[in-house]
Amino acid sequence: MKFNLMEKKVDNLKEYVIKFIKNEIRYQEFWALKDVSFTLNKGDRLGILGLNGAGKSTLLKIIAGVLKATQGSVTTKGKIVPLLELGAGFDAQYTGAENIFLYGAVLGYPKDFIKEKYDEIIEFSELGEFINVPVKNYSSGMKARLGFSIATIVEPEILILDEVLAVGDAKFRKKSEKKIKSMFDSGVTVLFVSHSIDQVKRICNRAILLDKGQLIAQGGVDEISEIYETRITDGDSN
Ligand SMILES: Nc1ncnc2c1ncn2[C@@H]1O[C@H](COP(=O)(O)OP(=O)(O)OP(=O)(O)O)[C@@H](O)[C@H]1O
Repeated sequence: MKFNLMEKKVDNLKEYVIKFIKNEIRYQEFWALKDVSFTLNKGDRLGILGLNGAGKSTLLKIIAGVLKATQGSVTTKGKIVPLLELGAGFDAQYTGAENIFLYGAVLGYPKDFIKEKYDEIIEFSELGEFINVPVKNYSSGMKARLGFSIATIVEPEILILDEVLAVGDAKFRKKSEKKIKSMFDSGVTVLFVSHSIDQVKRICNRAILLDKGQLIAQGGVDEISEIYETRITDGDSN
């Protein structure tokens, strides 16, 4: 995945247009991910480890189809439910209740189905009265709770979670982990980004380690977590 970063800061659209017309816009190539390749089987739960900026979220966005890889390809089989940046599927102006229908539609759930599951979603989110408040007034934890509750109302075949459990409080984290684990028997495939190694170990069976866009290790979750922890302790990376 290559991004084009602007070499010079442009303060506003007018300045951008002038520079563009004068052909003064210069980009610097930046590879956020390079030569990353791996395969998962149904039922695998993959933890994606790496320091800030390693490329974890970018990788999930490519798999979820939000970003198109500059080179290479992703092949998936089964319904993907991505929970990426918090509230990415939400419209902040609308209430939590309205967003249940909006986000549900984004995920491809029919309206009648969402109506049927509406109470269950609100109950799991524990938002209570706040469900009628615009999402712009939610805390990040509240957004995560609502997003998680909507996304997991059916059992997705591939569940993509980017730091979603990190912002919820301890009680919600525990409840969400339990819900994810309850899907294990039906063979859900999980791609999971978290800075909590313990959480990754509890949820995942496999892991990959990214460092500055490169895949530097892949294997069993315990083995890869150990490599990651050693690198952090040794100050080997960054
Ligand atoms: N749209 C974009 N345009 C330019 N650069 C980007 C874009 N998205 C991500 N990047 C860059 O790609 C690199 C990887 O970012 P990414 O968000 O994937 O990292 P991460 O491993 O998820 O980090 P963190 O742990 O901080 O969430 C970073 O250097 C980031 O600045």
